[in-house]
Amino acid sequence: MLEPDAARARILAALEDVAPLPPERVSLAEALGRALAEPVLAPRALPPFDSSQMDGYALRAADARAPGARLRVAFEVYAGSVPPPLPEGACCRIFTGAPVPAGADAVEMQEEVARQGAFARFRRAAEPGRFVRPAGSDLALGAVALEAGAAVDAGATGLAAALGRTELAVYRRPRVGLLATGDELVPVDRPPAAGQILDSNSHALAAACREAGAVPLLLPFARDERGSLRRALAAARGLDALVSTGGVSVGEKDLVKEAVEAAGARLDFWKVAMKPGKPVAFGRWGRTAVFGLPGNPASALVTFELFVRPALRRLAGLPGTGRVRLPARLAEPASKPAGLTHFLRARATVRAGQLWVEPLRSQASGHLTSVTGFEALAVLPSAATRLRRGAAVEAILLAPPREP
Ligand SMILES: Nc1nc2c(c(=O)[nH]1)N[C@H]1C(S)=C(S)[C@@H](COP(=O)(O)OP(=O)(O)OC[C@H]3O[C@@H](n4cnc5c(N)ncnc54)[C@H](O)[C@@H]3O)O[C@H]1N2
Ligand code: MOO
Repeated sequence: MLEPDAARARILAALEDVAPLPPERVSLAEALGRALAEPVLAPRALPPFDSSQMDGYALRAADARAPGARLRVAFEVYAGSVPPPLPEGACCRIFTGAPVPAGADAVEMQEEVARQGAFARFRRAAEPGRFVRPAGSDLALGAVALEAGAAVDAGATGLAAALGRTELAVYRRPRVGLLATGDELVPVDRPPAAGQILDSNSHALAAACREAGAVPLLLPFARDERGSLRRALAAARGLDALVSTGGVSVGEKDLVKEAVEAAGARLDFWKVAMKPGKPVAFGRWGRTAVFGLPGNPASALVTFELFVRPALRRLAGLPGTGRVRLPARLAEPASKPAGLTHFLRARATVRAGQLWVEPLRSQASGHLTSVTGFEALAVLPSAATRLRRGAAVEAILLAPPREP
């Protein structure tokens, strides 16, 4: 059976011809978290002019070579103003961010200057360049300010704004159809009858899509019946990804695999050597990436995390999984049969510089209370059977560890 890491590699390789999605120009606000489709170049230098780093006095350093120099204060320069050239032998009052006048080559902070009426006395020798931010010292005209492929964060937004950009070219967000399948399902806003359950997977996966930078679309449910599945799939035509839940195991009514193949999808695999989530399918349907996730809520979320999320990031042009995988120690002993890699939902804590993972008491794939309140997936290797407390494992961090 296919190992989880190999399955993820196969998915990413299968998306090579469609990822990243085409770029679009969006406002700075809408670009947050998305990958730049082209570099951002500097149409102006930063800072655009020589400016003062301090509130103080601008001068020619040569006029204050020794401590105690006394210079006439010729004028004041505020941020946003344009100063005249500095007269010979004089200094000027200047404020942080204000342009340094032509002729001046240094600024002294006011704490080092005694103001004496129209004069200023410099307590220490001036140094050329001190407290002056030279034009272009942050970024030269024409330089690459942001590399293509970089994710836009708050700082990148500020840098782009400083360069006068109101829009950025970023890769389009993947549009993901979420298809819940099963005769037992009822939408959350309707009262369930006997034997029915509310559809929670669509909502959990919609949230996971948004977290991954994708746009989820809830498709009408499909019943466990060929015609219903066919109609539901038609609604997903042209989306970047289709993620179904349920109907992928071996029951007579588990028809998803058959239905997507009948619709023309090519399935690459439909089982992975892992728990939860052994029955998980992936394939391509034209340009659409198709994922058949198991119906159990925890299995659906774990397989989304391991397979769908990296695929959506690849489509969005974002690098990697956006998660770190770190060495950790098991806070509780664990046992399992050999043969499948287990991904345990676990609390993560750092104690004395060591990352510890404590698996949640319930690892039941169908328990909804166990799909929240954890920061990590503890990875128990396929061959492992008994792991003692303190055993070394890998942890995939989904959130920062808790305070101990
Ligand atoms: N004989 C075998 N039976 C099962 C196997 C197996 O290998 N042999 N695998 C088990 C495993 S592991 C899993 S996981 C499940 C996967 O089953 P399906 O993907 O076919 O899912 P369903 O049977 O449709 O549903 C499973 C479970 O999840 C509930 N569900 C389904 N959709 C939703 C939804 N949208 N929101 C909330 N809950 C949902 C559903 O009611 C079931 O309780 O198969 C095992 N069986
Ligand atoms: O993989 Mo199933 O996901 O064990 O419940």
